[in-house]
Amino acid sequence: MKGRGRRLDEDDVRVRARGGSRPRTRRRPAHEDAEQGFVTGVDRGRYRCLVDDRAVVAMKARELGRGSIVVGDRVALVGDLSGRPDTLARVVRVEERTSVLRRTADDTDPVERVIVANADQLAVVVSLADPEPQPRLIDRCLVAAYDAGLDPLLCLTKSDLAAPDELLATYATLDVPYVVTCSDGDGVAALREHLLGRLSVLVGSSGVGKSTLVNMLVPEAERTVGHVNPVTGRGRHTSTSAVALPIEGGWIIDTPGVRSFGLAHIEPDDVVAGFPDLDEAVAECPPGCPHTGDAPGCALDAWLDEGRLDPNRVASMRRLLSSRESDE
Ligand SMILES: Nc1nc2c(ncn2[C@@H]2O[C@H](COP(=O)(O)OP(=O)(O)OP(=O)(O)O)[C@@H](O)[C@H]2O)c(=O)[nH]1
Ligand SMILES: [Zn+2]
Repeated sequence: MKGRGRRLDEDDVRVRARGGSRPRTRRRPAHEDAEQGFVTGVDRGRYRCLVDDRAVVAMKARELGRGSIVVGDRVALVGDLSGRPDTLARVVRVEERTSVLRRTADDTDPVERVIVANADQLAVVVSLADPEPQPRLIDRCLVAAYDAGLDPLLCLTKSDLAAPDELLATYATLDVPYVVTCSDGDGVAALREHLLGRLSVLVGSSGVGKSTLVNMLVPEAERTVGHVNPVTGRGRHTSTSAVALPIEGGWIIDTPGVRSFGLAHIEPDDVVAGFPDLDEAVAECPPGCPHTGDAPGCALDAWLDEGRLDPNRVASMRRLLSSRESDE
């Protein structure tokens, strides 16, 4: 499918270059004894990896250079893989990623960095009240999901405070699967169903009840709830690194501090990829058409006039397209 996993970043290039055209004699030993691991956490240059059933801490082998290793990466490890305290293994290879999710560049870091690799679902956590839902933020998350090739899932929390109907009406034409949850346990079983056997990333702004959800799903993770300091507005955990938590055959990846995603690199056609029902119409657009409401000659308008498209679908896609604009 268009837009799915085809975009490279410097990490991908580096990873792929390894097996490439370099003369054999110059290649490092192949590390035939290396074992496969799954990166569940990253903290100050140390990588927590799961090897078989053992939690192994590793560092990056020098030969890997500057490329990043992120939560969700599948890696090859050598060295002490016992997982005993004070042992340190080495990551010698990062396997090719099936997907990458980047967080937004900000003032402290102008580069859009990969935060999670190999995820296949993006669960957007939105509270129905306190704080109020922010449709613009939801839109941006959906665009990021479509672009990265992840299936989106809307997770609407705090159902005790407000009904989901209005919000769901806004997203009905997008056909995004959703669950409605509450801290009394309502909807959590349904959410669990959606997470089984998948690698899901959880995102949401502060206070929407993400930690509460994670604690109901994975009690042993003991995520801190309601820890926002009313004075500074900052959480006690200032770490913004993601962590993977096991859930029946799958993983949920909690991304504290990640509020939105960089969309600057996304082309209009990447957004269109999330709307297969509009594909045929868009194929008739002039080259480089941005498909917005004011785009001259956009075929969507002609198809709409002829009644060949669902106007709600077109409106939704155009709303998503505009969420890329003014990408602060
Ligand atoms: N009324 C109501 N309150 C909830 C619900 N779920 C969570 N809360 C409350 O909302 C507040 C924020 O919950 P958290 O789980 O810490 O939210 P979070 O999204 O993890 O927030 P950060 O840790 O800042 O990212 C806490 O006071 C929770 O008790 C719910 O279903 N209903
Ligand atoms: Zn167009």
